[in-house]
Amino acid sequence: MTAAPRLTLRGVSVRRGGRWALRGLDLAIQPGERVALVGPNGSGKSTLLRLLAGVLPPDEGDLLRPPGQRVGMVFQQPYLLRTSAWLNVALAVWLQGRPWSQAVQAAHEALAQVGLAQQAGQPARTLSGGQQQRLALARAWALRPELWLLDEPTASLDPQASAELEALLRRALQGGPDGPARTLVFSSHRLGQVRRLATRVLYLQGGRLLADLPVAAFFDVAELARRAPAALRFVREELP
Ligand SMILES: Nc1ncnc2c1ncn2[C@@H]1O[C@H](COP(=O)(O)OP(=O)(O)OP(=O)(O)O)[C@@H](O)[C@H]1O
Repeated sequence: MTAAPRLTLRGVSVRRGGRWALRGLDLAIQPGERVALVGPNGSGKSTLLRLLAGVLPPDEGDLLRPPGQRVGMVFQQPYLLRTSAWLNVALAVWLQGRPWSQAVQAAHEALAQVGLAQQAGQPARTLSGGQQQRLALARAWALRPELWLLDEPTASLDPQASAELEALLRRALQGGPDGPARTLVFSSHRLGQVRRLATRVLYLQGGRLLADLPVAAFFDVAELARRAPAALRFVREELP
C-alpha cells in the first residue's frame, strides 16, 4: 500500500499580473520526495512554490494539502525583520504556537545548526548575503517542517557557501528515526545542484509542466530528447 499523497494538484491554473502563470497542472508529490523545479525565467517556478506553501490560491482546479502539515518556505530574497538574528527565529516559532521559552531555545539550537551561534545577537539585516540565507534556513528549520519549499536557495551564494548550504539542507531533511519523511520542493538554475539534491525533476515553461521525470532520466540526453525536447534545449543552454 502506498502512503497518501502529500500534495495533489488537479488541473490547477494560477493568474498573476493578468496572465496565466501556471496552466493546467496535474501533479502528486509523495512524502520523502525531493523535487526540483527547473525552467526559464518567468516559467512559473516561484508561483508553484507559493501555491504549494498556501500563500497563493489556485484560480482554477484543486490543490489538496494535508491538514496541519508544517511548511518551511525560504524565499529567494529572505524577508528578515529589523531585529537580531535570534529574534527573527524565535518570533517565527512563537507565532507557530509554541511557548516563548521553547521558542528561544529552538532559535538558539537552529542558529547553532547553521553556524550562526556567534551572530545570534547581530541585527539580521547587517549579516552578509550568505549568512542571511542561512538565517532564513535556520528560521524554517526551527519550525520543524515536514515540507520544505525553497526558491533558488543558493542563487546569491558563492560556490563554497552554496556547498555549505546544500550540506545543511541534507541534514535538515533527515527526519528523526520515527519522524515523517521530509519532503523538499526547490527551484534552481544550477543543474549540478539539481542533480545532487533532487530525486525528481519538473520542467516548466510558460506556466506549463512539460516534463516530470526521475532525476536520472532528466539528465539522460537520449531519454530527455525523446520525452521532453523543450527541456533538452533548456538543459543544453544552461550547461557550461
Ligand atoms: N507579483 C507578481 N505580479 C504580477 N505578475 C507576476 C508576479 N510574480 C510573477 N508574475 C508573473 O508570473 C509568471 C511566472 O513568474 P514566476 O516568478 O513564477 O516565474 P519563475 O519561473 O519563478 O521565474 P524566475 O526564474 O525568474 O524566478 C511570469 O509571467 C511573471 O511575470
